[in-house]
Amino acid sequence: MKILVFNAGSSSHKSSLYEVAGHLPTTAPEPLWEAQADWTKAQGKTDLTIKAHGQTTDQELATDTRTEVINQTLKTLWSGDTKVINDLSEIAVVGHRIVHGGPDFTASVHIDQHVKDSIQKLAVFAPLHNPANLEGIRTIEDLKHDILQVAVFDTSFHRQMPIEAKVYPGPYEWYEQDIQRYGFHGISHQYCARRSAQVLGKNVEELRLVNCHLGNGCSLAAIKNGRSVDTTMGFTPLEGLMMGTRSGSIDPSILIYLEREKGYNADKLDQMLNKQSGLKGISGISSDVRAIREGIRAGNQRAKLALDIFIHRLRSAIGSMVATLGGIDVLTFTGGIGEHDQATRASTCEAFGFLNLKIDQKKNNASPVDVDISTPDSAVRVLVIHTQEDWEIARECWHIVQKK
Ligand SMILES: Nc1ncnc2c1ncn2[C@@H]1O[C@H](COP(=O)(O)OP(=O)(O)O)[C@@H](O)[C@H]1O
Ligand SMILES: CC(=O)OP(=O)(O)O
Ligand SMILES: [Mg+2]
Repeated sequence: MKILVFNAGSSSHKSSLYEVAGHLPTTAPEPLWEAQADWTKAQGKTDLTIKAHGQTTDQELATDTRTEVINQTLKTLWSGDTKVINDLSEIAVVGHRIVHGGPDFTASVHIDQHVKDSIQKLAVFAPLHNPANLEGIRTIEDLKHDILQVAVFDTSFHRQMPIEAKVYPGPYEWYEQDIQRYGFHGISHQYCARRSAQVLGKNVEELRLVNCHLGNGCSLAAIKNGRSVDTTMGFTPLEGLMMGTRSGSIDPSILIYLEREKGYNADKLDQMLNKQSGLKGISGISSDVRAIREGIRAGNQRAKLALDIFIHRLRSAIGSMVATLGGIDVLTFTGGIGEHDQATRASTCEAFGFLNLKIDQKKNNASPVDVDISTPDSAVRVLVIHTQEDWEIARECWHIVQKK
């Protein structure tokens, strides 16, 4: 069975094509084809990288319109050197990462008009994500109307969080109006929890895990008995940690002050908090940790401050998750920063010496993937896991096809 996956993040659009014959494999297989379009180029251009037949091909697309980028990406599936299928009818199911599922979606579902309407309605809460997710669904519909499409939600994994982790301490009416903590990156957190246990040869149910998903968007999940019991993102993917362009948690009075005294309106505040804050807002250079590290090497003080705040907030949020769990067995790093930036891992871990958490610097520096980088005498296992959201989505699709 061929499963196509769309994973639209805030800084990139990733797609993968998997072939699953018979049973689900226990580890993620290599996709037949993989594509990544990055939104970091100058306006009107997009970088596209395709992996197929064991080769990587880079292209520059003369567009930055999402639908057009998705269409051009898809064409490489059935044409040129990257061709892996004859046409779309070979694909049994298309799975989409949907970032905001609101209160209703506790599991993955087959996409129908009601599901599309819900994703549309929730777009106001995830403006960087849900509109992109819908465009992916519509692009596939335009190409082939009867193909089975499945929605896999970032929020589902957190829906069983205890109520005290879900309800904001505002008026109770907020909760009744669905203004509550949803949490995101659930597809990644779910995959990483299972994969961490697998790497350690343990059952996920017997571990207390803190999973650090550090990409362009960043969030932590505290996982116990294989379930999310707390997370740093909330009503929207803006709460919690400092991120690439998002502030994370701030005193809400700042917004009241800016509105009352400085004449800011909702659109301007939204733009400021979602796009002009975080690593980019503080450094003034970029949302990308690689560029910030370059800035630090060149002596840029704001670049240094940006990363110092990032680490300070990350450490304190991990501490809070450990308290919620009543201890910690496994600390997992994942996402673009978590997987690739060894200095972030090292300085985060340094703070947890008091828990007798120790990492092996050599292992940490060796660009590890799916390995334990802690020392044998560390009281906490520290893992670097390559998150495979696409595979997690493909697994969900496989289960839905089996049920049908
Ligand atoms: N080699 C690297 N070294 C340090 N940071 C990296 C590296 N590669 C990627 N990153 C960081 O990861 C971020 C992208 O993370 P990713 O998880 O791919 O993003 P998204 O949230 O869009 O899925 C980049 O903005 C950058 O900060
Ligand atoms: C929810 C979220 O922030 O996703 P991403 O990290 O892909 O932007
Ligand atoms: Mg991502």
